[in-house]
Amino acid sequence: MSFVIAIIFTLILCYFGYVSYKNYQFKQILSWMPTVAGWPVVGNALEFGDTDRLLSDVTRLIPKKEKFVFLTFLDVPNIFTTNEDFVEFVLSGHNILSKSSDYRFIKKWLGTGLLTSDGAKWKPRRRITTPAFHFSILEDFVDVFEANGKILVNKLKNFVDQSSVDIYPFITLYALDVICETAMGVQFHAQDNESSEYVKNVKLMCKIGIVRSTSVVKNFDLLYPLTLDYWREKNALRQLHGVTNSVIVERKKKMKGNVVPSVDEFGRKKRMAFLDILLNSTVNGSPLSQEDIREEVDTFMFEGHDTTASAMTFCMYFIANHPDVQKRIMEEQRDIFGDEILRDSKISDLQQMKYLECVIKESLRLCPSVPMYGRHTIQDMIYKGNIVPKGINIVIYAYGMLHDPDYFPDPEKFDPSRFETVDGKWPFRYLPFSAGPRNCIGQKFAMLEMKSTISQLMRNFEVFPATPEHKLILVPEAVLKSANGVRIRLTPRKY
Ligand code: HEM
Repeated sequence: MSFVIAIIFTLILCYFGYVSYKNYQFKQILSWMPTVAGWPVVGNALEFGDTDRLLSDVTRLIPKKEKFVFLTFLDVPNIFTTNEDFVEFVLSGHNILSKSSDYRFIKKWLGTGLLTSDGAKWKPRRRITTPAFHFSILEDFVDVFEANGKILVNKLKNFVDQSSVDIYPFITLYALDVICETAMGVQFHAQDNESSEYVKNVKLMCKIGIVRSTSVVKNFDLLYPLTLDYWREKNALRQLHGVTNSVIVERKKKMKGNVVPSVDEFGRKKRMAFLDILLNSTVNGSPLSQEDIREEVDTFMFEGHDTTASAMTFCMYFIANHPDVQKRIMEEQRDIFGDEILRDSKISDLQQMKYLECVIKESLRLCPSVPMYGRHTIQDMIYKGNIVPKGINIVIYAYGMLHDPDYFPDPEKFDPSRFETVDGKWPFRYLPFSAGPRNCIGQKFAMLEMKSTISQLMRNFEVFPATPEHKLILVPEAVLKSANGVRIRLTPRKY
């Protein structure tokens, strides 16, 4: 017995020795970069508290001048950065395409779909899925946004003239219906089921993912099964994968016998929706397996609804709290819709909503749906004459960049006008959708959906701050949320 204990003890010591040596080597190579003194073995892990402190912890740790810092978390070396030049170096090329090791915590759920996969697998998948987001396809989706938006408006009508309502759960269900009907070609009816298990489990998986990346115990695969989260995750995965499998089966049934026509009624080449593309695609001559398709459906169902739901919710909150902005939005809506103020939007209407687009951009600046994202180097790289070593995580702290006074003067002020003059000039500073080859594939889809929804909500309701005042408590659970909901007050809009 004592022999076994001695062996285990020796193995643990060897592991600790290895971790300390490895981190020491990284520190030597990265001596050109600021760092924070850490503890043996755990490194800087103790700098991080609960997830509701994560944004302020990361903000505190990145030096304001250099805007990057080298930190170790157990055996994982990381660079955290808000440095515009360095971010451009990381995101713009084709050399750093792999995702950071933290993404492994969501791989049981999303497999190695487009979001989590590494270079070799990612490239052909991105090539086959890109046409699903072509403008001519997005154009067809506007009717789906509008139809589901009407259901959302009707649900919210139940809460008019109350002191406040948390709009987040309603907008989430709406966004889930939209992504299922547009990308998957399947009606999900999430808005008819307010206690959606799917939504609850997505929330749980996001929370577990972020908790595991900052918890000393849950980070270790060997220790994780000893925690309650492991078992909760197992249950959630069973339910989430059950839902995505049933979406695929339903779409396959619909397609059976119905050959998708190659041209539309005007003789234009017809483009297929996302799931149909996956069902019809081959990689290296072989069709995608059920598992391949499921991981992409899981990825797009998650990325395609949770991000837009947060973005639309926060945007409505900012509008409710800024009457001057609300007034300008309505002036623009009246110019576009004239006497038919409650008619459905067409794509040409959405394209004219230039001021609303500035409002959405400013809201994404203050509350970016994806507050940080990571890359992993697979070879040594040279940045301004310095080595960025192979095997390191690079965390792009988008939230920090978007709140940095060096980049956005008076950063906490909600001021959509800052986007009226500078559109497109900051590709590596303003990056709520990331940038470069692994940027967000759904960016245009998201912008159209958000414009359609917010326009419809604004034309139906006048919005006000909640009473009593509601202050957001931001938590980065993979997607940025407010721990206490997002409450605003609604009244019917009178014309
Ligand atoms: C406001 C809405 C959205 C925001 C702010 C957003 C933001 C982002 C960001 C920052 C990334 C990079 C993440 C990383 O590097 O880990 C990303 C990637 C991605 N997004 Fe979005 N997203 C939004 C909406 C959507 C929608 C509607 C879809 C699908 C219809 C989508 C699908 C994806 C996918 C599949 C990726 C991975 C792309 C790749 O690696 O090639 N997103 N998104």
